[in-house]
Amino acid sequence: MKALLQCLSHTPLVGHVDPEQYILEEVNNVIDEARKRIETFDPELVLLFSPDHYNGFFYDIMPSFCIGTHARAIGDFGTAAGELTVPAELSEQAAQHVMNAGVDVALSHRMQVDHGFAQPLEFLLGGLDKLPVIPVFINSVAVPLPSFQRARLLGDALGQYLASLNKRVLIIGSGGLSHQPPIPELPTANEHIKDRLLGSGRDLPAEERKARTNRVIDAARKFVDDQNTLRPLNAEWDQWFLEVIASGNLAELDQVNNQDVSDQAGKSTHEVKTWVAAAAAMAAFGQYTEQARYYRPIPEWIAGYGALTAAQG
Ligand SMILES: O=C(O)CCC(=O)/C=C/C=C(\O)C(=O)O
Ligand SMILES: [Fe+2]
Repeated sequence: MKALLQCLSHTPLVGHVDPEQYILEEVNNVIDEARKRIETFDPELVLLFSPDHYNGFFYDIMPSFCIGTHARAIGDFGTAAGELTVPAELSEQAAQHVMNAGVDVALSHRMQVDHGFAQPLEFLLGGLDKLPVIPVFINSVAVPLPSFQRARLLGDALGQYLASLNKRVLIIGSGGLSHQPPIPELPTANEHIKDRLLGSGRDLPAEERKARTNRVIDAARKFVDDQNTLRPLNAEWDQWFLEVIASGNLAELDQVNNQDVSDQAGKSTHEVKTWVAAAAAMAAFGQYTEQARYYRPIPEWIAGYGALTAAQG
C-alpha cells in the first residue's frame, strides 16, 4: 500500500472548552484508532493540507495555495511550537510539478503555520518533527477563496507527483466541517484589526495573543448556551460532504458554490477543501476505499467534528 488518507477536523478549543467526558473519550478513541492505522502503515512521507487563521498568511499577499520548503508552527492555543521536518527539495519539486500541471501554487521558504498544521501532526504522529512533512496551505478564510474544483486539481497534481516517488505516503486533510468560529473579516474590521489582517498579525504581542485566544473561548461558551450566537452547525451538510468524500466522486464537488457553503454551513466550512485536496491526492494513487468514519456536531468546539480514513483498493 503506497498511500493512506486521513482527514480530521481540528479545533483550537480542545482543552479550553471541552464537551462531556464520554464525547471526549469517543473522539480520543477515534484519534487513537487513526494513529494505530498510521503506525501499521508506517509512512515514509506526509502530505499535509491545512488552512491558516491569520497567523501565517495575511492580506498583504494572500495566495490560494502555498507549499512550504520550511515551516515553523507558532504554538497558538497551546499546540506545539517549533519547526516541522520539511523535505525542502521534495517540496520544491512538488511545487514545480503542480505548476507544470496547470495549478499555480505559491512557494514559501519560511512558512509560518498555526494549530491547523500542528494539531493533526501532534494527534496523529505524536509531534511536529516525527516524519518528513510537505506542508500545503489552502486559503479557507480570506475572500476571494479558491473553488472546490481548484482544490481538487491541486490535490490531484500533488498526488500524481508523490505517486511517482515510490514511497509510503500519509495524506492528511486538516479542518472542517460545518463551523463559523469568530474570525475577523477585512471589510468589517476596525483599523487595528485591519492592520493585523494586512500582515502585522504575523508577530502578535503576547497580550494580544492572549486576548484573541480568550475571545474564541468566550465565543465557544456562549455558543454552547445559544447556538444562534454564531452560524449554527449543519449536520446534514456535513453528512452529505462526508458521503461524497467516501464515495470518491470528488468532481461532484466542482459545482459547489463558495457563497452557498458559507450561507448553509458557515464561513470556516471552506476548510473542507483540505479534505477535497487530500482525497484527490489519494485518488491519484488509485481507487480508494473508506476504512473508518466519525461524525458528531460538537458545539463546545464550534465544530461539526469529523474524521475519515481511506486506504487503497
Ligand atoms: O481570533 C482569531 O483571529 C482567530 C481565531 C481562530 O484561530 C479560530 C480558529 C478556529 C478553528 O481553527 C476552527 O474551528 O477550525
Ligand atoms: Fe480551523
